[in-house]
Amino acid sequence: MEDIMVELQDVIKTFKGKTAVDNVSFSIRKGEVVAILGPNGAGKSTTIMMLLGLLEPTKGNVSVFQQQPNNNKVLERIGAMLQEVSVIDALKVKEILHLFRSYYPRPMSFEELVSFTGFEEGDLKKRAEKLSIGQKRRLAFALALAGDPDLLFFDEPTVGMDVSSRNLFWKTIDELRARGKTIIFTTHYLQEADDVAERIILFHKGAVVEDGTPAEIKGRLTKKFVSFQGNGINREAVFALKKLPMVSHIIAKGDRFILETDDTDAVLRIIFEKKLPVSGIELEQGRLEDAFEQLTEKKEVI
Ligand SMILES: Nc1ncnc2c1ncn2[C@@H]1O[C@H](COP(=O)(O)OP(=O)(O)OP(=O)(O)O)[C@@H](O)[C@H]1O
Repeated sequence: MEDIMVELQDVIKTFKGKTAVDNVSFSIRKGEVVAILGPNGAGKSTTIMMLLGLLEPTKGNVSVFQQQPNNNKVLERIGAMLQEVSVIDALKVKEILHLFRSYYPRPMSFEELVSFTGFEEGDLKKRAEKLSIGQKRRLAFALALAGDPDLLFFDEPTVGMDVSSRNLFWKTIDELRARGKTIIFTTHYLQEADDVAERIILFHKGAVVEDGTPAEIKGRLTKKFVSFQGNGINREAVFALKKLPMVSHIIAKGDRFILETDDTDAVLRIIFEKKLPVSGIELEQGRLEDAFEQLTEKKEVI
């Protein structure tokens, strides 16, 4: 289809016999803002490196704009900001921006790039080596935009940013989205994915374990929870709760018990009817964190 920007079909990537990406297929359409999530080592960076043409898949097919990713015509239309930010220290910011613009056939205007970085006139005259870490990241962001790309990749873009820089970053992303750009990012801050992404692709052990809107993922995966402090509660009472038909299991976390259930009202009724000696009752439902944990983390299940 015309508007498919990125496509992976049955992609496998192994490193010396170890599988990093295990039979992954998905496609991303023009204008989507997609978060790629997953614990460390899940295969996110390897997947992005294949999309950028920096790694070859061991098996399967990766295409960007329906072409091989490592082709110049494709690379001209992609911007990326990866975790390692390195810029040419000896040049002034202004010179670096001009240099990067010169690499592309239809660059973004210099003024526009500067406005996206939020740099002041004085910053433009600084040598890159004199920039703070935060300013280097802003410069790297501008360099990702230099070619006025159709497709943007950001790997953990907000790591190390303070709250106001983070807000500014997402505001800018919103502007880019409004211009019809396709944006793919990874993050360990699930709240960001929930707030910003229209779609989440969740990786675990090299495979895609979920793919949908944040609301769909929360709705599909997140059970509801009743949790309480149970200092005075005895083991028999816990086992009795565990046997209830609406309770799927009970987790002990520190001094709290967390009951997973599809009917929080019924659980509360039972706690009160049986006058169980619990305190600090909390109800939780629909958090992306829970969906993420259910799919990717092990907890002590009793
Ligand atoms: N160049 C490489 N050589 C050998 N193994 C690698 C290489 N790159 C990645 N791996 C392994 O592949 C697996 C997936 O790694 P990858 O970096 O893609 O995960 P990730 O989801 O991006 O993790 P993180 O959130 O830590 O960046 C890991 O087990 C990693 O050790």
